[in-house]
Amino acid sequence: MIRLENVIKIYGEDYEKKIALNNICLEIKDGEFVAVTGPSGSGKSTLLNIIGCMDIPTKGRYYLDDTDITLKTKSQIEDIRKEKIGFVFQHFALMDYYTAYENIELPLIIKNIKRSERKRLVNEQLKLLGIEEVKDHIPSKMSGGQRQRVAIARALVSGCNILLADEPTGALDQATGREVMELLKEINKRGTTVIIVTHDINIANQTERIIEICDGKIKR
Ligand SMILES: Nc1ncnc2c1ncn2[C@@H]1O[C@H](COP(=O)(O)OP(=O)(O)OP(=O)(O)O)[C@@H](O)[C@H]1O
Repeated sequence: MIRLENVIKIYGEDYEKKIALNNICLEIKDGEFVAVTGPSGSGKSTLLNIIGCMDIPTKGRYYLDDTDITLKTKSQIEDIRKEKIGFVFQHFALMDYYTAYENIELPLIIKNIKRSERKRLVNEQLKLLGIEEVKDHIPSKMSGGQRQRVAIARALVSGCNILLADEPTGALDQATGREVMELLKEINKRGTTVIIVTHDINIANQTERIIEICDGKIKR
């Protein structure tokens, strides 16, 4: 469960001060599929970064599964993030010279998982996401949809229960974007909480709940 209580995020100081989030109160239950929408600069990415433990509020509380993240040290927050949260980005953020298999394996190497277990987990993701045939390809030899699938597999391989995706269909054509949304729906049905940021109302409408932000405040 994700709970934000009166979260304020301010960037910069004095006359350069920018209030990116202005008193956000929000609850997202386990297993929800949510879209965060709003105009450019409204605070969507800032909100996603706080939910994803990439950043902390300037004021207010953020509870993740009843843990008050705002009371934790940087390294404790990093551990929580690695355990619970997976990220997917608009431009995939894959390693150019690594194969699909190696890209997906990377978070497991960082976590010191032994080779045989890594193999099992990576193969499981390759199968679940339907990308076994590109496992030995580098990203430049894959389609956009395949790259995004690899990125999703990499985000999920460590067993996170929250998937955060910043404009996951933004770099894809409409048909491939639809496929990726179907995939995210499937992942959500398997029990993962999925939160996406999108400008595209057609994409947002495919989720269960839309959170609209404007000027750092929740509109609905
Ligand atoms: N690191 C930063 N330093 C200073 N200001 C920032 C920083 N990051 C974001 N901002 C400002 O905070 C506000 C919210 O930014 P944010 O990136 O969260 O919006 P967004 O809704 O995700 O925008 P977009 O849709 O264009 O990505 C904007 O005014 C932005 O300029």
